[in-house]
Amino acid sequence: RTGLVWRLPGIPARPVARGCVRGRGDSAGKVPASNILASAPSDKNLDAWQELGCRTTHCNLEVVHRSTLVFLATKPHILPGVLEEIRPAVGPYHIVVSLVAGVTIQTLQRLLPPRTKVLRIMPNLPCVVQAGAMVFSRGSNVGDEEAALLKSLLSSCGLCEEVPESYIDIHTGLSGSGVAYVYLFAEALAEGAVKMGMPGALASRIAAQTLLGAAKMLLETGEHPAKLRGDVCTPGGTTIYALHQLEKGALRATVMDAVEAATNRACDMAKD
Ligand SMILES: NC(=O)C1=CN([C@@H]2O[C@H](COP(=O)(O)OP(=O)(O)OC[C@H]3O[C@@H](n4cnc5c(N)ncnc54)[C@H](O)[C@@H]3O)[C@@H](O)[C@H]2O)C=CC1
Ligand SMILES: O=C(O)[C@@H]1CCC=N1
Repeated sequence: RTGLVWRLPGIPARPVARGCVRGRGDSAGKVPASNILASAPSDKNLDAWQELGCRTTHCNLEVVHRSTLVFLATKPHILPGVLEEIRPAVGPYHIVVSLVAGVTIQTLQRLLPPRTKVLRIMPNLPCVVQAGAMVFSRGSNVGDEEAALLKSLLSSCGLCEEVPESYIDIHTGLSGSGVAYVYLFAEALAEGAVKMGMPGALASRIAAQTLLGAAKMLLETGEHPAKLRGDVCTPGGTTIYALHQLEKGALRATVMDAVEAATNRACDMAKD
């Protein structure tokens, strides 16, 4: 519906908004930018929203007054103060969507009026290129209609699945934060090539295309990664020599540890 308004600034909110906005060249989004109202305390954080064609304000309450759908995307420790500020303006017709890591639906429901419709999503940065991976969970006042609305809106940002809330922190460790691990891997791939004599810009482009192609094949073939990895390993060839080095460096265990650490951190943030 028109009059859709988003509250929120910040890097992760912008990708989600970008992925949803209609009529920006390659964008298949559903929301006219002029229907989005973003608020942040300083102009610095609003410039990018204005570039997207969205309206902006410094007043969180203005957004809530003029909106149906309200996205919360502050840092976790800021959120309780913002909820206290907007609480008097939140009614049963609002749909409040939090993408704040580590803050549970129970906490959001406790800090908002009793009948508030609350959903929690965990997006990731590639929403900006409409290749995001998102999960969401709904609070007790949310019906199928609101869940379907959110899913339909976000589907232009990439994969979007409804999951039990206990998966949201795991998704944060796997994918919300996981994007950063992949960038680190891309950087390391390119640096290896630079070490061997390839120019950096070319190495970076090839590293990115290698990740993209590998991910596309995983999704399109539905094969287990171990099967595709095996397909690349010519007996006695180059790949198995490289994999041996990666196993000696405990890449697999290290990545598992990383997912575990980020998931645990998301759980702990709920207690901060
Ligand atoms: N960075 C990422 O890839 C992802 C981040 N998240 C979540 O998104 C949230 C924001 O993270 P980042 O964007 O990385 O941080 P950020 O610092 O870039 O964004 C936070 C935004 O909150 C705004 N803000 C501060 N005080 C405010 C207030 N009183 N009222 C309204 N807005 C206020 C700031 O202006 C800033 O634009 C966090 O809760 C994080 O857990 C979730 C998924 C992915
Ligand atoms: O680092 C963080 O806490 C946020 C949540 C997922 C990605 N960035």
